[in-house]
Amino acid sequence: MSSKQSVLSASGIVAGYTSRPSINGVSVELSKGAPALGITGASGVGKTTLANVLYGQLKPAAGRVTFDGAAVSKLRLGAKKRFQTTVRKVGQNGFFGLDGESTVRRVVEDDLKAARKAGRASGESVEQILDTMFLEPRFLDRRLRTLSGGERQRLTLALALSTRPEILILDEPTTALDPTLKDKVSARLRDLIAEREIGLLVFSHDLDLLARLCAQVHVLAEGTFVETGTPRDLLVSPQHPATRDIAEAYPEAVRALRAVQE
Ligand SMILES: Nc1ncnc2c1ncn2[C@@H]1O[C@H](COP(=O)(O)OP(=O)(O)OP(=O)(O)O)[C@@H](O)[C@H]1O
Repeated sequence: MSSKQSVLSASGIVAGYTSRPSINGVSVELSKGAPALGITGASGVGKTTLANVLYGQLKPAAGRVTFDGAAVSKLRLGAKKRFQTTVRKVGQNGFFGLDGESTVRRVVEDDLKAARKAGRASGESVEQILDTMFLEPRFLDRRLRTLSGGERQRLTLALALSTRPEILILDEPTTALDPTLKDKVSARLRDLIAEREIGLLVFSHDLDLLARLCAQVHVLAEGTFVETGTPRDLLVSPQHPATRDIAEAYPEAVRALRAVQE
């Protein structure tokens, strides 16, 4: 395993799908052991766009994304494999790039093989990987296309964790989970992130989820970060109108935080 701590850095990012970019001059840095960061914003504001830029899946119109100093878009061969196992992204759409006919066992084995090749093997079994996200061994021979949305979401999280990433980017990771599973999954993620010192970035409109996972949150609106604070600050005393709109969606979380304060 590499002894040096990886750094994923994006600076001056301008990106989007039209002449009016969704992201307009944003910078983010992630590294192993750094406090967990959240990025929130209204639907359609550009969270997934920025996540895709950070993971090298979308070329920005301006700005630079680097992994340990090298441009992410130019990584090839061994360097690319190292990036793909050291930095993992879980997207909203579940199995991006995976064959729906593959079995759960097969995709976990493939990721464990990639982890071994990149020197990131954890020694965990396929069953142990599934268990990190509360998936029982009965799922092993199921085809991906037969899994429910919540099962897919948990499997993609388990796969991402299987290569022992140093940096983890999650884009709306719990939208398909019921409240009980959201509690269990977010608590497990919080523990694993702390234990393994994973540099975490979570994109979500769900401030309640961000309050469970992140130390600091940026609010994305009009292409830039309009406000930054702890999840508690943003929920209890939002300053920018965009933050107020998001906080209003979580009255229960606000009440719970106020009760703790009093
Ligand atoms: N492939 C695409 N082609 C054209 N426009 C796109 C494409 N993907 C996203 N967009 C547009 O870019 C803007 C930002 O989308 P993005 O998915 O980044 O937002 P988001 O903040 O992640 O939204 P949500 O919270 O609803 O998932 C939106 O207006 C969206 O319609």
